[in-house]
Amino acid sequence: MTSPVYVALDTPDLERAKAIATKVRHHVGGIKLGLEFFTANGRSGVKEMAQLGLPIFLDLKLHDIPNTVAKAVQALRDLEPAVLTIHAAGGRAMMEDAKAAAPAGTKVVGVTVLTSLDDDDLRSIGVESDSHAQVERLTKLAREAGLDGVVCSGAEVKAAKRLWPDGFFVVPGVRPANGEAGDQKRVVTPRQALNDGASMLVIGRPITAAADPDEAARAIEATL
Ligand SMILES: O=c1ccn([C@@H]2O[C@H](COP(=O)(O)O)[C@@H](O)[C@H]2O)c(=O)[nH]1
Repeated sequence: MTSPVYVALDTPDLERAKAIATKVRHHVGGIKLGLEFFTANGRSGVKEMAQLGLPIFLDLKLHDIPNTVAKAVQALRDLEPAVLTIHAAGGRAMMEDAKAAAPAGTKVVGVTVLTSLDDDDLRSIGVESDSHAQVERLTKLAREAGLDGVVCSGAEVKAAKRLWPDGFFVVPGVRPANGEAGDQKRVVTPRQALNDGASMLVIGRPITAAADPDEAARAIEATL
């Protein structure tokens, strides 16, 4: 069975990203490249990582007016990522246009509420709903807009799946039992996230910051 774990290679250093991906490749299902990697290495860096032969999740969390996001997605078409993120808070028209601009084989998923935010953080930016209600609201909107799924924390994935039984659910903020949360505020274990309906687990530092990333990925795999 293909692993649901995508390792987040959050580094500006292309050689380091390649080295970690090469070490863990037999214990993960793919690699996730985000803003830190992309702003340093761009499209050519993504193409170089693609040569490793693992599926690529391009986590750029696009968020702008519909025309700008659609043009950005168009510019990424030839990279053919397995998964691409946009912010669901960009609204329905933005999500519709992003999906229309993406290649057929790319799952476009909407980030609902970042896993680094809790209810106090939401209130501080003027969102009166709690994280649970806000994830539910944006999940419904992403579905109506024709996306493939959403990004949410493991604390909400069960509720999101209830609203969208055939949706694709990406869960970051995943930590092995007793793992350090760091800047993540809504955290669950890999097993719990899968039990509750996650389709894909995004795991970064618990693997990449370990003394032996391959062993860390293997240990996580053993809990699934
Ligand atoms: O809500 C979100 C959306 C994306 N992420 C990304 O996932 C990884 C998590 O890394 P860890 O080191 O396992 O905390 C990171 O690349 C984020 O950009 C997220 O954490 N939360």
